[in-house]
Amino acid sequence: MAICTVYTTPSLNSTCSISTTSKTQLGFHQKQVVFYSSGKKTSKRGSNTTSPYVITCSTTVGDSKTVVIGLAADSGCGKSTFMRRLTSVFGGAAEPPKGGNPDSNTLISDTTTVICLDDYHSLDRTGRKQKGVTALDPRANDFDLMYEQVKAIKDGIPVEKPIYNHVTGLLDPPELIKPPKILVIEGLHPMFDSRVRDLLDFSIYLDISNEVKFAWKIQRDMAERGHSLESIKASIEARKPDFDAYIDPQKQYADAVIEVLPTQLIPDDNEGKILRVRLIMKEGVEFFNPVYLFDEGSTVSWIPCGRKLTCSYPGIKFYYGPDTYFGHEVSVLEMDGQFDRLDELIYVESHLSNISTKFYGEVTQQMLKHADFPGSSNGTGLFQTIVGLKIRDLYEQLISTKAKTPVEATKA
Ligand SMILES: Nc1ncnc2c1ncn2[C@@H]1O[C@H](COP(=O)(O)OP(=O)(O)OP(=O)(O)O)[C@@H](O)[C@H]1O
Ligand SMILES: O=C(CO)[C@H](O)[C@H](O)COP(=O)(O)O
Repeated sequence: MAICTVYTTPSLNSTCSISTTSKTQLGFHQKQVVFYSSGKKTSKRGSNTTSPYVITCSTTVGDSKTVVIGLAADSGCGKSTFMRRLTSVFGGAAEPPKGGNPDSNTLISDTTTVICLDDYHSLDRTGRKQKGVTALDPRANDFDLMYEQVKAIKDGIPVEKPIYNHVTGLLDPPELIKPPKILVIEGLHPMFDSRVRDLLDFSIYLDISNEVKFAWKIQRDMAERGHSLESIKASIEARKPDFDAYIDPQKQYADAVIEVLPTQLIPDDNEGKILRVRLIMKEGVEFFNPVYLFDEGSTVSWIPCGRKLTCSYPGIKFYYGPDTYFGHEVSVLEMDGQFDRLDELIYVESHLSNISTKFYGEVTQQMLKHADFPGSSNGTGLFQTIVGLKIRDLYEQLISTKAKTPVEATKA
């Protein structure tokens, strides 16, 4: 007895037909079946045959698989801030699952679900201490489960995902994650395991230089969490070997990298307040056209300060041009310096192309809306916002393509 089980994605109906390579054994040639989706899996039993068969489902618009985005960075490098900007582009705020574990790391909005890969730590805080490994070490993480669950969600199947509790350092009982339109997996290792990496429709790496990471850590952990300077230094040093071995190499796989460096506008600056931020965009990624300044493919240096843009010392400098990154062709857009007046950003926005806005001034509007987020006056906020718009564009192109193409599922 062959049992055919089709999982449909939430909310809309799929019309499917069953065929087999040896139709005579099936007892029917092409049976038309309609799967009424109620946001859960629906199944249909087949006939008494063991021969392989094919289920072809043509789906209505919007009835697509979950689009999966990976965001990698070390702890304290701005992932949460980026996520808030991204979910805002889709409209609506992201919140923890209602009525669930108050220490859940998950954030859900209408369109997106953001899961934190810390939830796949296989060793809790005590376990890591006993074994002498950090959370960055692959041995402290369950990549098999990560792969199985991300794959299931991508295929429209809900999962019971574990929770790593950052308050207690323990592994809590799991929480139910239903397939969203867009799943973001953020954390230390979204591109580490090749099976998980292959599930990603788009990937981003936040590459924060050591100097800047240190300044941000001090700002947060000293000012907001009461840690001492020595303990912050010690924690960064202790993580560094594993960061270099397991986290940093993932940037070679990213479709977009946001690199954050000290400014070059102030010689020997060691304050770390003014930043040089580079958006490195891989060429040839499906549904992703890199942003450009003035003229696509040219090399451009631009100082926009003057009549249209107010700049105090040390000013603002943009750069755009082609480059290679880990052997890949890329386009790089760079901003060094910071904005004095955010509303004047419209002047810069109007000179950028391929930014995937839906209306004139959308980048500036988003930046003004979140002027209180860290990085709003410099390239970190600007490029995070632009990447958010590019992800919306990629998602819209992906679902419209999937809606046009029949989905084929085979089962022996
Ligand atoms: N663009 C930025 N400019 C300046 N400071 C920033 C920026 N982004 C983040 N920070 C600083 O870094 C801190 C951590 O940011 P955020 O919480 O977004 O990082 P995270 O990667 O999600 O951290 P964690 O993984 O530890 O939860 C913020 O409190 C802020 O002090
Ligand atoms: O690198 C990290 C990612 O957030 C954390 O340090 C890791 O998840 C362990 O968490 P904790 O320090 O709360 O035990």
